[in-house]
Amino acid sequence: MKFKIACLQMDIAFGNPEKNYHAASRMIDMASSQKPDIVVLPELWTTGYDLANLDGTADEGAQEAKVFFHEAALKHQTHFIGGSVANKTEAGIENTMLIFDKEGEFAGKYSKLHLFRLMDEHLYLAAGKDKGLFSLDGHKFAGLICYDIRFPEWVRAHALQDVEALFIVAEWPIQRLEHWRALLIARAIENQCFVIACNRAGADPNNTFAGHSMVIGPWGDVIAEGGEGEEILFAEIDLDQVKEARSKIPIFTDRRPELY
Ligand SMILES: O=C(O)CCC(=O)C(=O)O
Repeated sequence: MKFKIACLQMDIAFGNPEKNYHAASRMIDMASSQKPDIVVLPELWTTGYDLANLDGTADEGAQEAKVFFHEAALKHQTHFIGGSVANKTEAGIENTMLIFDKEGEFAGKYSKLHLFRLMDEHLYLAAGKDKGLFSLDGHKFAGLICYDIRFPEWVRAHALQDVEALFIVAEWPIQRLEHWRALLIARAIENQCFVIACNRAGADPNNTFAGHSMVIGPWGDVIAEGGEGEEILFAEIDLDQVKEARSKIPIFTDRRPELY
């Protein structure tokens, strides 16, 4: 099965959800002219990394974002991997990805599991406990958020559940662009699956972000890659390539988990 993907490599206004909702709506309208099957947004796209003010700007139960994606999915008949939003829960503020299918139905959520100390996430955010697995059109996928790609054992746990594509949303800083590219390509090769990674563009008071959203095939081939600025990255993926790669080099059969 083929899917046409649109990654919204947004610039994000710092601590300004209203402005970011307008910007996202405008980009979704633009992307829709190409009739994508799946639209992907970046990490914390409503607030950016304005962590110190999340008490005032976080979305209670992610309700506003849920309504937004429900309506956008119905309007454009497109699946949404809704980046992530600051989600006020009983456990604290989580960094939560929402997935909506093209009928406007809630299809899953994932709250970031590994908090990134270098950007003070552990001081302001609560770590999630979700698995992040979901299905769209009968295919199994997983959601990951930014720093998660440094944990190959977490990604492998998804691959062992027959996931065919990993959707990664991020606010990855420019100074580690080469880590971003290398880690994404490695995760695709070692798990023999597609990697669809949507990063933000632009800067906030503390960081400049890398852009370079990427769509990578199960052989590690870079199908599409963005530049540094705001843009919409389009790519088509063919999930049949996952079966081909896994049957040609059967690493899932050849693993020796009893020894490691
Ligand atoms: O791991 C990195 O270098 C960047 C991670 C990051 O920016 C994040 O998780 O928000």
